[in-house]
Amino acid sequence: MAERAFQVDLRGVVDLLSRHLYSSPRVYLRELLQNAVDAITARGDVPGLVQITTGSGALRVEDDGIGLTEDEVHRLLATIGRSSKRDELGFARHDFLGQFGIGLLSAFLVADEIEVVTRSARGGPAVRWTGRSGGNYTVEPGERDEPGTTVTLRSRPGASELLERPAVLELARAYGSLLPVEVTVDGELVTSGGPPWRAEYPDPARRRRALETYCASVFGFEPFDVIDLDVPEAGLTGVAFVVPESVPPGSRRAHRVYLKRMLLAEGVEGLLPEWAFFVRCVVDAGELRPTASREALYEDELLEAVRTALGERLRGWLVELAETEPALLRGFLRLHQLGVKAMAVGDDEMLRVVDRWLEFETSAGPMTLAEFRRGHPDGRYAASVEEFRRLSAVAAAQGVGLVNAGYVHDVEIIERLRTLDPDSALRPLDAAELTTRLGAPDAAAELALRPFLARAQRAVEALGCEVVVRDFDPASLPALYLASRSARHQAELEVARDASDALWADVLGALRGAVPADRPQLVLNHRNPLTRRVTALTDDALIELAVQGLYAQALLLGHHPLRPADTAVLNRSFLGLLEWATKEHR
Ligand SMILES: Nc1ncnc2c1ncn2[C@@H]1O[C@H](COP(=O)(O)OP(=O)(O)OP(=O)(O)O)[C@@H](O)[C@H]1O
Repeated sequence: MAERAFQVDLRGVVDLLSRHLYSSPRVYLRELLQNAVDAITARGDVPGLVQITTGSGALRVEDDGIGLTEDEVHRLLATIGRSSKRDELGFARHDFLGQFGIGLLSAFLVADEIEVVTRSARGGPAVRWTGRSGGNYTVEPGERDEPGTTVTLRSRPGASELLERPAVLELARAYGSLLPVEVTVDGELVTSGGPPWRAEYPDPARRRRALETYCASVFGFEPFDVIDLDVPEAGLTGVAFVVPESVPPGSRRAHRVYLKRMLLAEGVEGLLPEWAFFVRCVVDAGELRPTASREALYEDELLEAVRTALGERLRGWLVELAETEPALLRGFLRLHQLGVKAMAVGDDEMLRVVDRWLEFETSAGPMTLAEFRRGHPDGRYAASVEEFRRLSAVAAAQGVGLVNAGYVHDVEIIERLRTLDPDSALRPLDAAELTTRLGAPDAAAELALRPFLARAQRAVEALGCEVVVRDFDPASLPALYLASRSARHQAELEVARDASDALWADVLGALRGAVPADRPQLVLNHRNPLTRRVTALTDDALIELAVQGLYAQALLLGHHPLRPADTAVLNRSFLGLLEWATKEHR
């Protein structure tokens, strides 16, 4: 049986590349540039010049690189998947940008015909190779005096714009501006002498200014700070620019990545750990690998190591900032606290930064957790913003320090702080426990209050709460509604039951019985002048209205959920009191 060779349908392959590998035909120029730079690298002993010329529907890319002999032309240009840039074992050779042996095909995305005139620096005559997208090629003698290669593309119908000067200039600048060889488009230089973070500057201040300007030109913002990056094992250098405004965590943070000084893409993901959303980076890496489309980084162990190293670097920057420029750190934390908090949840060092530098809202004013814990060894935290608002004044007046831990990650952070500092741990506040701290009125007053208390209790009995009278600060607060954790849970169940259908109502009803009933309390403040007047009332009907009014107001003030019965009481007491107030005008 005769062995047969595979046939390749070139049109099919080009179609595959254009539709499924490359995101845009614009990559053609990158591939040509890359080949020219590799040829110069292979030749070695020339300064290297790539001249791109546009005009009359054609594009020429000329390099003074190594060139090809006729034999190489057959072997390399006309064989898809063959590359001179791999060693005998097929590994990509380190100095070259290309490795796959398919790049030249991308020229068929914009041209039906590729012409290559080349002369090898190793000797032999010049050769002209013409390849057509239909799958045929011709080789004939070419004219060329110096070693090097000229690739000419004639535009394919509909693709002419991509071969014209404005597009070519833009593409050459985008992909090639950092390349280590000179690149010109119609005589105009597009290379800028390498990465700006590696350039020489007269002093650090000027370097900093240059990098800030660079950031503004590529990302469109003035950075909050500039962080140098260096990961030797990946041959990576670059800069991270700290974004000067807060960014929602989890938002896509794309970085500008160069591989061997050729732009890989402007929107590369996966370079940094998830949490590092407060920076945008520009990096150049010699050792990281591209995917075959050269539009993303290949996910391998090295990339993983780079991510870890860059994460470390950013963390180190933060810790250093804390030690050397606390004012700047505070500014940073105000902008990016969500991200920093997210880091602190999984990282002790970040936890310390948060503890020492991030200000929390507390009953004693804004301060850091470390400061708060020093002043309040028996401090508590409120797990929701509402609870904090509701209770911070009362708690503070009773000498209980309260921290607002109602935002994302706060509770986790405070709980984790226990592991750092078990002696001064903050505990969650249980509102019911607060009543025990509120002072009772003196014995005589208490005795005098008994008849009132009995009536007041009747007024709210149906609402399931217990009335107590206490004497506490702030005096401006007439009444306080305190629900213990379990009582709060009950209330939520009830709201859910009222809003659900019969089956669920039964289930929730059964659940209700399973939880110990710990009645919420309506605490009337004897120190408040209005409340004191209410306790002195004698008219039964008026007492009922007034106590229900205080009950409803305490619920509203504390942002407690209102059940239908509560809403009814709110309406009834308000209208009833209004009635009383306007009685004389009847
Ligand atoms: N300007 C050039 N000068 C010298 N040789 C070239 C030039 N352009 C292409 N070649 C030769 O043609 C081969 C195939 O090029 P092609 O662009 O298809 O693949 P590659 O550069 O090897 O890999 P990749 O697919 O990753 O770009 C190259 O390996 C190189 O030997």
